[in-house]
Parts: sequence; structure tokens; C-alpha cells
Amino acid sequence: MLKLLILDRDGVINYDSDAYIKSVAEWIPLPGSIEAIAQLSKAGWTVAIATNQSGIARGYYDIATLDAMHARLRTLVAEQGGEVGLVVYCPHGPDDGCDCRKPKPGMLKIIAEHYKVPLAGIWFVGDSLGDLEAAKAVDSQPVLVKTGKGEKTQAKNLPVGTLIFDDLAAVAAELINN
Ligand SMILES: O=P(O)(O)OC[C@@H](O)[C@H]1O[C@@H](OP(=O)(O)O)[C@@H](O)[C@@H](O)[C@@H]1O
Ligand SMILES: [Mg+2]
Ligand SMILES: [Zn+2]
Repeated sequence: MLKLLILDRDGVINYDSDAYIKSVAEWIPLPGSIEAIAQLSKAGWTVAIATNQSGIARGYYDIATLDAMHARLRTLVAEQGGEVGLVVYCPHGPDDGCDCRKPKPGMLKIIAEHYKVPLAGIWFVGDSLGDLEAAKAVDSQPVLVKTGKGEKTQAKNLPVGTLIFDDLAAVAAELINN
């Protein structure tokens, strides 16, 4: 079966900001994250992304800018010999009542349907409680990294069974070496 790993974006792949990531210039990879995605990809993993982007609804940046950030991500990973799979984002605001904004699992379902794999047990790596709750809602494996908002999230009431790693590089090492 396909080896699928789903990642949150801000705070897992790139630095996050309470002021949102509003431009390609503000989209800065966390240390080791690009290499981790490339190594996973080269080890046969399909790496997809599920990211809340309420900054679109808030008017902080547009879809073209968001797409440019993801093009940058794909270029950087390709330079390391890897590739990025499906990127799904929720452009809505907290009050829009959509089905895709985490902690709802809508984006995870879209990714699973795209790759025709069940979500049960699939690792979803995030830095926010909503990421972990989205995973739990569809019986995926919640995985917390301590980057981004992760250390603050770790102090909260985490879903039972949440795995905790320092960063994405540590998650990649675990998956590749075990
Ligand atoms: O971590 P992912 O899902 O990739 O993206 C998170 C971002 O969309 C932004 O989400 C916002 O939350 P609100 O959407 O305003 O509740 C804030 O937490 C920002 O700091 C953060 O940059
Ligand atoms: Mg995040
Ligand atoms: Zn949405």
C-alpha cells in the first residue's frame, strides 16, 4: 500500500508567525525540513500537506501568493532529489462554517480520497491542537512536533496516543529507519 504521510505546513515545514505568513519572502523553511521531506520522498513516502490558510479569507494575501509559496517548497525539495505530493489548503475563516478548516478532517479526507488510501493509522504531523484533533477525528495517527506552536501545544490536553517529536527531521528519521 502507498506509504502516505500528511504534514501541516506552518510551524512544521516553515517558520510560523502570529502575523501570518503573507509572502514568499516570509515563507522560510525550518532547519532540516526540506531535507526531511526529500529523504522521505526518496525512501518511497508520498508526502502530502493539509494547511489552514485563513489569511486568504482575512485578505492578508491571495491565492497566487499562496501558490507561489508552494511552488517554492516544491522547487527546494526537488533540488534535494525529492518531491512534494498533493497540497490541500483551507482558504476560509473561522466563522465561514466550511468542512475543510482544521480541526475538521475535511482536508485529510480529500488527500486520502486522492490517493485512494484509508486514513486509519496515517501519520498527520502538526504543531497545533487542531491538527491533532483533525487526525483523531478520522482515526489517523496524531503526531506533534515541538517547532512552531508545538511547545505551547504540548502543554495542552492532547488526544490520547499523540506521538511527540522534536521536529520534522526526527519524524522522518523514525519513519525511514523503522
Ligand atoms: O499551521 P497551518 O494550518 O499550516 O497554518 C496556520 C496559519 O494559517 C495561521 O493560522 C492562524 O490561525 P487562525 O486561522 O487565525 O485561527 C494563526 O495561528 C497564524 O499564526 C498561522 O500562521
Ligand atoms: Mg501549523
Ligand atoms: Zn475551509
